[in-house]
Parts: sequence; C-alpha cells; structure tokens
Amino acid sequence: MPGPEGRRLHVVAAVLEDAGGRVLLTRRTEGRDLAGAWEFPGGKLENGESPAAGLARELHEELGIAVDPADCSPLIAVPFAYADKRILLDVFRIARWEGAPRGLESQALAWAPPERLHRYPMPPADRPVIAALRQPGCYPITPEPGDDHAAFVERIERLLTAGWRRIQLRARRLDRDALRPLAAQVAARCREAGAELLLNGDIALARELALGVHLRADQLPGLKRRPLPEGQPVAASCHDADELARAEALGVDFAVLGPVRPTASHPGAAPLGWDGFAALRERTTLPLYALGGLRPDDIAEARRHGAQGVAGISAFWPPAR
Ligand SMILES: Nc1nc2c([nH]c(=O)n2[C@H]2C[C@H](O)[C@@H](COP(=O)(O)OP(=O)(O)OP(=O)(O)O)O2)c(=O)[nH]1
Repeated sequence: MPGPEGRRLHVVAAVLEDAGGRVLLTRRTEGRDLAGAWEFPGGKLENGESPAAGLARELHEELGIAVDPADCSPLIAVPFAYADKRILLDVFRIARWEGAPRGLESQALAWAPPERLHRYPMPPADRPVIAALRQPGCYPITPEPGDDHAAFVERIERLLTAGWRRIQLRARRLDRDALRPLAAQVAARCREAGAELLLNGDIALARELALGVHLRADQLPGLKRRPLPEGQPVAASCHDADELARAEALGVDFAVLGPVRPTASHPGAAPLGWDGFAALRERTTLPLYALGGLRPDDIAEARRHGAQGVAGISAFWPPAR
C-alpha cells in the first residue's frame, strides 16, 4: 500500500444519463489497470486543468461528445488507495451534451439501468459512487423515544413527510418487550412510505420484525458473518480504520463514520475533521455517511470528502408540537 505521502492522481469521471435514466458505462480495454472492468467514462486530469474542463476534454476524446464545463455538477469525490496508487475519483453529473456517445478508443459501451449498476464488475472506488446515485443522501437517527410513544411516532411521520427514506430507530434505554410494539408501529409507517428502517443494536428483534439492523461498533468483533440476509439492510457505526475493516469484512451495506465535528451526544470523542474522514475513506469501499455535528445542508461538503451523505440526530429530528 502506498503511504499517505504517495502522490494522489486526480481522476475525473462522468455520469451521463439518457432520457430513461440509464447510465453510460464504458469498459476498460486490455493492457491497462483494471482491464475489463466497467467504469464511468473519464480519465486523469492534466496539469493546470479545472476538473470540469478536463472532464469535457476526456469525454470528447473517448466518446466524441461535446460537453460545456458549466453543465458538469459535482456528485461525489472519492479518495481511494489502490495497492499501487492513490486516486481522487471526482465524479460529475452531466446535464446535457451534444452528439451520440461512441467508443472512439475501441472500448465497449453499455447503458445500465440504475438498479442494475451494482451487477457490473466495476473498480472498488466506484462502489460509493453507485451508492451516491441510488441511496438516500441523509440518514436521520432518532433520539431516545421517552415515555410518549404516540408523540414519537408522530415525529417519525414528520421525518417521512420531509422525504427521508432511510431511518435508524435508536432506543437503547427500552427493554425488548417495550421496544417491540413501538418498533413494529414505526416499521409499518416506514413501509407505507417506502422507507428503510434500521433498528439500533437488537439483531434478534430486527430479525423477528423483518427490519434492518444498525450495529454498534462494539458488536462488530463478536460477529462472524452478516447477521441478516441480503435485502434486509445491515449498517455499522465506525470510528477508525479497524472498525471499518471489520464492518467491510462482515459484508455490511454501509457504515456511519464519525464524529467529524465535536458533538453533544459524544462529548469525549476526538473529532476526525474532514481530512481525517477522507483519510479513512481511502481504505474502504463501504458507502459512508458522515456523522457528528452535521446538518442536512452539509451534504455537499460531505460528498466532496467521499461520503455519500450525512447522518445525525438533533439536526434532523423535528421539534415537538
Ligand atoms: N475513468 C474512470 N477511472 C476510474 C474509475 N474508477 C476507478 O477506480 N478509476 C481509476 C482507474 C485508473 O487507475 C484511473 C483512471 O485513469 P485512466 O483512465 O487515465 O487510465 P489508466 O490509469 O489505465 O492510464 P492509461 O493507461 O490510460 O494511461 O482511475 C471510473 O469510474 N472511471
């Protein structure tokens, strides 16, 4: 593995979507790194080029299309360490272009429906990009439910009305018998709204109620395999490289990494800062939510550091009525 001092290549890549929402992938040709893998079209930035101008150049050279750099909007920038190099995979959505894409370098092209993207063998650095395209950008976490469960459920409904589609129910002070009916009620509301619900920590209850589970970091060493089948989401809370490696080896779907900033809920924890977050991001393919003193409008900054989005409690939870 290259050390942190190793040079980082700035790679720009494009998400081009057709009228039906399909995404253009190109296949890496023989004789290059990662030959045969499908990828987002693009390439290495040249000295002095702005990312959008470099991407327009690459798309013209590789696909014969004309793109105005003003039509490139940032999606996510993923710092990633391969065995022999470090890259920043800087991905942009392209709002419009002129010409029909053709493989001018003998590369195969495929228009992939978004729900099938994960079936194409792609470089490891692309996993968080696909997550940013397909998965919710925010992951609200509930505070403790307290005694008034009806008021709690009403606030969950407001989270759903606000458009959040992936929620963690975090009720560590309720015993399982008290949690079961509340979790079942919240799960029913989430299902109606087409939202995912992950239960903090309680694998057995998640299994019983067919929910997802969000694993605490201290649960990771005791698990030998992913505790729920594919299709039932599994996530993990992580704070360092070891925990991320454990979560990835278990096959979790995504992780929450923090704290990025100081936070009232974890006053003793040393904040990672965005640079610390990005350094940990380099060593894992897991889609990550950044956590710790963040708000929904921090999503653009989170994506500049390789997170697909932000998670949090207080900035998401609606006020009492
Ligand atoms: N274009 C593109 N490159 C990607 C993606 N994901 C990913 O890890 N990469 C990596 C592969 C390469 O190491 C680097 C892109 O560089 P490049 O396309 O100029 O190709 P290369 O390193 O093989 O260099 P060369 O042989 O063309 O000179 O970024 C992706 O989705 N699109």
